[in-house]
This record gives sequence, structure tokens and C-alpha cells, in this order.
Amino acid sequence: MRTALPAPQQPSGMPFSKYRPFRATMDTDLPDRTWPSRHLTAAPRWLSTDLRDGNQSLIEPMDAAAKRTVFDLLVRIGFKEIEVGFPAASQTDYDFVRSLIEDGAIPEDVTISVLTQSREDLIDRTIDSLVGAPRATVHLYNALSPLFREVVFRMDRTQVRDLAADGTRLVLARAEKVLGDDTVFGYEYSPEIFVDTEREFSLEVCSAVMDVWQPEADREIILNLPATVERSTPNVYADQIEWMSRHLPHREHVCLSLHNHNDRGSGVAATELGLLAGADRVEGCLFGHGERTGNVDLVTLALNLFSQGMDPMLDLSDLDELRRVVERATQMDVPPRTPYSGELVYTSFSGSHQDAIKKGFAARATAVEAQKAAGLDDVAAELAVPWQMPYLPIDPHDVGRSYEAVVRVNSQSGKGGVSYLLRQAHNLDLPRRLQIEFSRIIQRHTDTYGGEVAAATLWSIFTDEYLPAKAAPEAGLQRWGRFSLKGATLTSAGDGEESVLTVTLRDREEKKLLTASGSGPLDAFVAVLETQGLSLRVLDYAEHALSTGRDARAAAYVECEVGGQVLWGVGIDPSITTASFKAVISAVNRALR
Ligand SMILES: CC(=O)SCCNC(=O)CCNC(=O)[C@H](O)C(C)(C)COP(=O)(O)OP(=O)(O)OC[C@H]1O[C@@H](n2cnc3c(N)ncnc32)[C@H](O)[C@@H]1OP(=O)(O)O
Ligand SMILES: CC(C)C(=O)C(=O)O
Repeated sequence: MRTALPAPQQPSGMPFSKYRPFRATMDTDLPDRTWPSRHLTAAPRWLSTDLRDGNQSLIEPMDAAAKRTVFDLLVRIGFKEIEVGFPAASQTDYDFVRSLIEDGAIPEDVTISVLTQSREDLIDRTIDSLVGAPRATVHLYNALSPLFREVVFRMDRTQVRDLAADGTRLVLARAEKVLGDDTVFGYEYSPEIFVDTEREFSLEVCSAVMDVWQPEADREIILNLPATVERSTPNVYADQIEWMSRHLPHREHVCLSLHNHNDRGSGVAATELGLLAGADRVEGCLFGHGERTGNVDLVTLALNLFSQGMDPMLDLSDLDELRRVVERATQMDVPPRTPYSGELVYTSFSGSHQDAIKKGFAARATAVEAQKAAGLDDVAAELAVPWQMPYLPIDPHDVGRSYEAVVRVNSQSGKGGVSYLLRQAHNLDLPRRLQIEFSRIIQRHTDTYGGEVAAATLWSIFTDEYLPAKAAPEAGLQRWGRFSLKGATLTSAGDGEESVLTVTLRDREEKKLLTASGSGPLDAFVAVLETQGLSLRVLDYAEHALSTGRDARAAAYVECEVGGQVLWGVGIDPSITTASFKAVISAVNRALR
């Protein structure tokens, strides 16, 4: 054997020197930061922007019907703040807001929100769209960063600050003019591109906006500090949020909101650190829809809280239905590895994972049974046992996913997964050495054919191997095996006496009536088969009930040595004794196959 270090990595040739580290251009340091030692203890206020940021970024924006379906869904799962569009952008958006209001589709406790630029004509039209809404927030934004000041707006700092303050003034004036007392009116301001803006300047602009809005008790202002484009590691964003939270005037009347995108793939992490840093509210989209790489995924954020024992304040118990509605409306699929909601995220293919999950479920079942034995009902017993499951951060059942989907079998799988599936689908609890034997058979199948072995295929292979009398010709499997049991009658002469067994056996095409005796039924049955010239020894035996009630059946597993070969047989029958005879025949037939 020789040891060595890996070969050194080579320069990539990528044009990296074109870029600058974020810290070198932004003053974001906060040496006395407090967020790293805080913990999340409750869900923030959520705002869904699926119908605005989520919609504006779709290849084909939602039509009115799709928007309405998504709105109703958002209400149903518990959102109390929903951004419903950019009404000044298009007649479609305007009409949608009007239809929500005119159809009475907005529950009394739900606040709709609409976005606008800081331009008088757009502001007027935006507020006009809200007439008659029970609760509505106008959300005004303008970009503050040096790049936007210089390249997009060609404005100096004062002009950019005034654009925000003047816009706020215009919103107030128009709202006072056209909205009646039947509308509870709120205001949100976003310094767009906050993360690339000098923090003192963001503070100056937010303060100027507050001077106009005059927040006080029952007149909060939402200040939303967006990572419009995610530009740094999440700790830098958290420092920016903590700094703002500490320096904002009227902080007690400010709802500090986060609006993260996912350009570096750390939208969720940045939002969580932003909450530690003092934010009260989060804007995002279901499944991470939104501009470019998307807005932060609210489902992930909420279920991260849930997985730590906090109420997410959103009902995500039917995640598949949620996903279906959103996929239809957005015409985009949720990728299979999306946290919590992707098709494959509760699935384990690899052997050691499957083995650990199978043991975890067994341990949990035992613990839950102990709670029931102590007097708890089913639901209370489930809740009393903390979720601790190898490889599964939450119980798939809690989000409407089934256990069947947890374990899937391919060439990477071992005995754990194979036996788990047989147990889940067919109640068969294979003894350990039989698990090993059968998983080798499956391994041969996957080595030959590749791909995944679906639960139905797994069962076909199992029945073909161990229960050929059950083989399904429609699946291309023929019955096979030299012997089959047609009947058996046991006579026991009394205590300490031998059992006498009379068996009707089919041997190939011939029907035979055979009799032998032994110390018990199984021993007598082995003796019957030995009359046919077989050398047979039972090495191990296990049995269990498969079902209860009038159609109760039992499974028996027998490990035999047949003519020098050691192998297992399986039998299923309403009678446990007959099941054990069938298991011996299964082993013998396999040996002779
Ligand atoms: C980060 C975000 O997601 S912000 C939300 C973005 N969403 C959208 O833009 C979707 C809807 N938008 C639209 O449909 C259109 O942009 C409209 C209808 C709002 C405006 O359309 P247009 O008037 O044609 O302008 P256009 O979009 O090209 O806007 C650019 C102009 O607005 C100015 N502008 C951009 N943002 C703002 C703002 N927040 N406040 C004031 N002016 C702004 C630009 O400087 C530019 O001005 P210029 O023409 O004098 O150079
Ligand atoms: C309007 C603002 C909040 C926005 O969408 C962004 O900055 O991403």
C-alpha cells in the first residue's frame, strides 16, 4: 500500500479578477453584533408575494383565474398579508385587484398589498385600485444604491431621498382623497437594492419616509430591507439588518421586514439570520418562485421553524396539493430536491440510510406503543414521542407525504430498504438472514437491469422466488416448483406422543398421499418429504400474523438445509401450521429449481 496527498488543484482560467469581494466595497461591519447568540422562538409575520414578485417573473404570467386560485390557496393556508400585484403596471393587474374587492374574496382579517414606483400617475392608479378593500397596504419602492443612483436614475443622494419622501407624501394624499374609513390603510416602504446601499444612506432615506408617514401606535410603518440581489454571505446581511434595527427612529412602531432573493443560493439562511438580527416580518414566495433564482422559499422557512418545535402559523399539512396548485398556476415544476416539498426529499435509495430509517421507525413505534400503554390516546402518544429519525428531519406524514415513498430501491440499496418495503406494503417481517438472502436477489436484478425497482416489481420478484404458487401470469411470471401442498391432516396421539401427519402432495404432475410421524408438526412434515428421497434439515423458523379478523393469515419463514444447500422458504396461509409446511416446500422447491 502507498499513501499520498491528492493532486494539487489547478487554476481554472475563469476571469475571477473582474469581481470584487463584497466587504471591500461596502462598510457593513458590526463588531458588537448580537444576532449570533440569539435563537428563533416564533414564526415572523409572513407576506406572500407570489402574486407580485412571483408573478412578474413567470415566463407566462398567471391569468385572472390562476391568480384567484393562488390567492384563495394563500388565504386557506393562513397568510394574513398578501401582495396581490402591481395594479399600475397593467389592466390585468388592476382588474384582478378590483375583482378581489368586488367579489368580496378578501377575508376581514387579510390585508392585501400592492406595489408601486414613486411616480404620481402610478401612485394614483395604484390607490384607486384599492377603493372598498377592507385592509390594504401600499408598498412604494425606489432603488438607493450607488450603481442605481448613477446608472439608472442619474440622481444624487438628495434627489433619491426626495423621491422616496415625495412618493410617500403622494400616497398619503391620494389615500386620504379616495379611500374611505371602511379601508384600514397601511404603508410599506422598500429601499430597493438595500444590501448594496451605504447603510447611513438607507437610514437617512427610511427616516425621511417616516417623517412623512409619522408612525405611532396603531399606525405602524413597514420598512422592508430587501436583498434585491443576494450579494454576500448571510452573516453580512444579518449585520446590515441588526445595524438598521438598532439605528431606526421610532423602532417600536416599525415593522422591520425582510425580502430575500436567492442569487447565491443562501436566501433561506440570510432570512433566518436577518430574523435573529431583529426583523419582524418576511416576504417571499411558495417554493421559492420569483425573479431570477427566486425569492426566499416561504415553505422552507416555515417548515424549518416547524422542525424545531415552533408553530409555523401556516397550514402546510397538504404540501402535495399546495405544490400541484402552484405548479399549475406558474407552469413550472418544483424541482425534486426542493427542501420539504420536492418529490425525492423523503426518499432514501442507499442501503445504510434505508437500514437506519427502518430501525428508526421500529424504535419510534415501540416508544409510541409505550405511551399508549401508559394511557395516552393515539394522537397524544404520537405527540409525546419527540421526532428523532435518522435522515428524516420531519415526519413526512405531517406534510401529507406517505411513508411508502420514503424508501425506494435501486442498485445502491441494501437489505434495510428491501425489507422495509415488504413490511410496509405486505406486512411481511422477514428474519434478518432472509433479508440478506432476498436483497442479494434484488441486487442481481438491479445489476442486470439498472434503474429503480418499484414496490410492485419487488413484490413480483419476491413471489416468483418464494411463493411461486402466487405468481401472476399477467406479470409474465409462471408458476413453478416440483412440489405443492394440497392438504394435510395432523393426528397427535396425546402428551409426549409423536404427531402423525397425512399429507396430500402434488409432485410434478402426480398426486401423492403420504404419511409420516415426528416430534411435532414441522418435524413430521420434514419426515414426509424425506420419504421422497430428500435430505432436509430445518435450521431456523419464524412466524407472525399478517392480519387479524375473519380473513386472518399468517406468514412463516423457514431456513433449511436441502441436500447441502442452505436457503429460506416462505409460506402464507390462514393456518400457521400450513404456512410453515408451505415455507418448507418453498425452500425445497428453490433448492431443486
Ligand atoms: C425589484 C422589483 O422587483 S421592483 C418591481 C418591479 N416590477 C415591475 O416593474 C413590474 C411592473 N412594471 C411595469 O410594468 C413597468 O415598469 C411600469 C408600467 C411600472 C412602468 O413602465 P414605464 O413607464 O414604461 O417605465 P419603465 O419600466 O421602462 O421604467 C423606467 C423608468 O422608471 C423609473 N423608475 C424605476 N423605478 C422607479 C421607482 N421605484 N420610482 C420612480 N421611478 C422609477 C426609471 O428611472 C425610468 O425612468 P426614465 O424613463 O426617466 O429613465
Ligand atoms: C420591491 C422590492 C421589495 C423588491 O421586490 C426587491 O427589492 O427585490
